[in-house]
Amino acid sequence: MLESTEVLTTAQMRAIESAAMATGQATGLQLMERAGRAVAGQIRLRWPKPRRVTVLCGPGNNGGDGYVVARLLHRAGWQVRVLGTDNPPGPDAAQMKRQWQGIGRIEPLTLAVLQGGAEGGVHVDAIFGTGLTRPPEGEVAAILHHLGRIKPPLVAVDCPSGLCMDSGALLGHPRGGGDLAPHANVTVAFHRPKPGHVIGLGPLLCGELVIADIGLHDVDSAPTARPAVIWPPFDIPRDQPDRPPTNPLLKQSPLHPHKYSHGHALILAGGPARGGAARLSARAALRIGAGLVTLAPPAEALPDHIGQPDALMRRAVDHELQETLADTRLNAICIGPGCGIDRAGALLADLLPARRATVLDADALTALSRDAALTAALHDACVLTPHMGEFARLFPDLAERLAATPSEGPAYSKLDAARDAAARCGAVVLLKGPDTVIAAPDGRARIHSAFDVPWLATAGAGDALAGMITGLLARSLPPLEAASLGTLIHAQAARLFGPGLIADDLPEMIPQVLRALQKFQSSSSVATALPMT
Ligand SMILES: NC(=O)C1=CN([C@@H]2O[C@H](COP(=O)(O)OP(=O)(O)OC[C@H]3O[C@@H](n4cnc5c(N)ncnc54)[C@H](OP(=O)(O)O)[C@@H]3O)[C@@H](O)[C@H]2O)[C@@H](O)CC1
Ligand SMILES: Nc1ncnc2c1ncn2[C@@H]1O[C@H](COP(=O)(O)OP(=O)(O)O)[C@@H](O)[C@H]1O
Ligand SMILES: [K+]
Repeated sequence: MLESTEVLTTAQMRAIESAAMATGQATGLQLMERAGRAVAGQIRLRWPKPRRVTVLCGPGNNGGDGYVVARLLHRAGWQVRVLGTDNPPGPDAAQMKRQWQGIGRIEPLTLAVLQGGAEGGVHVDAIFGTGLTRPPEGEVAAILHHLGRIKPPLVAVDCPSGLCMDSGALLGHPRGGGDLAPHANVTVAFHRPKPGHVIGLGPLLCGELVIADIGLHDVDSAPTARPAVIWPPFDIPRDQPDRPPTNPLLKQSPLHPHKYSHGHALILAGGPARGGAARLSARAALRIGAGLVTLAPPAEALPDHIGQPDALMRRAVDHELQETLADTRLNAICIGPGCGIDRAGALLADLLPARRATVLDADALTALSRDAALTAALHDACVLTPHMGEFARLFPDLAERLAATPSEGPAYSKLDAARDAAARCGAVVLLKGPDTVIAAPDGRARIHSAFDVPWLATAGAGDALAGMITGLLARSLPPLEAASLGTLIHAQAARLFGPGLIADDLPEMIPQVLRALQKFQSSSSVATALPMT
């Protein structure tokens, strides 16, 4: 279970470790002993009966953790084989290595030696951790390739070796190409998840992620630059079954709440026979709690939208929006789903100067990418929701950096790309995928992991998400919060529905998700304290 929700870069983690050591909270040796003990403990939890284990130790402190694991498993009756490098390690790892050498021998860390030993048993990957700076090569690369091929039960110390913990990229491999890398059954990381555990290939290669407490909590206040926050899947915590329902969607407005105090969302739709996407957005905005939702196609497409839901209002909007926007109660706009690129461009020219809270999706993003003046008119109440293809059209240089084969660590990450894009355009950027990253222009960022719901990748799911975020903006949530909560509710709706989901099901699942959200104490508890199941 993930209890911590801040995601720290490796540099931030090192700063915290250094502060702990400098202030005398813990020595490096103590931290290493705790790290090794956490890994050995997780191994014994999974394999309670002692068996054979091969511990692969690298040249740095990750290897030092490995020597601790070897010692503790030996003490617990396991049959331990250790392979290690000759390089002189740092003082803490050297001390742990010596302690192991008092117990058993260290064989060379080569593929021939590994293959020459008895087959089977658990393997512990303690070759490289946060100190990985360049692609593994030579014997280590051969060993990693071998582990990827034979797929033994594998426990990774801090991360599977070769994975860049800042980006989730495999150094030296084309992005996304992780088929031959070792896949851990479980990864035991320390203190906090790192971006590479939750984005890119990380979730695929890490297996189950366990974050072990190594006693660094007291120095959390060490100066670090804006850690990102992870929004994992949520469940009702078993130890807090009946928290009062105070989530922001259930809060009544003061004194005399009425539909206008829950906002009025405008969903701009496209021409004839293209209305399905916008209707999905509108339905999602209604279900998530916007007080009123108006669907606005051009007059010629208005007849397409008769029928359910009756709660949805319709009005024609042709080429200009100024008259419509004169109604200041329209406080959240969705533009893009099924809109048509030319229509989206024309409407954005009116819409953006009005500085209303606005979700820009699909065709609106393509229109933006074709018109620099529109991009320049973006503002901090805008939420852009690109998938990677749309992102590449909007920010080609950032997408190119993100797609390049990483040759050194820390590699450029999806988190970096979303942050850079948000800073550049001055709006919230939500970069979609199983690892959705949401960034604000000021550097705040959220990662939402939905690797467990691949069936969410279905036509129209993005339109429903745009509608949910628009509905939350109508409810006056700030853009980053609306984007984050919308993403969370969207994935949870898919999770509750299960495989077989089509986009039309997403709005219908919202009430069930909202009922579960009632159990959480406040919006901030939703943001920062959700356990990963
Ligand atoms: N700090 C702490 O308090 C705690 C840290 N802990 C543990 O320490 C880990 C971080 O340790 P670390 O910084 O020593 O880095 P690590 O990942 O062992 O590798 C560095 C070594 O590998 C080398 N190297 C790198 N890439 C290479 C390549 N491609 N091919 C070959 N060599 C390569 C690099 O050499 P260099 O780049 O200097 O030439 C250096 O020698 C962390 O993940 C956690 O497990 C825990 O004990 C908790 C307390
Ligand atoms: N493999 C995946 N696992 C979980 N969610 C995914 C995956 N791929 C995409 N998604 C999510 O599915 C939705 C798809 O949106 P989008 O690409 O805009 O589709 P569409 O344009 O068909 O509506 C996004 O919310 C995205 O984050
Ligand atoms: K490792």
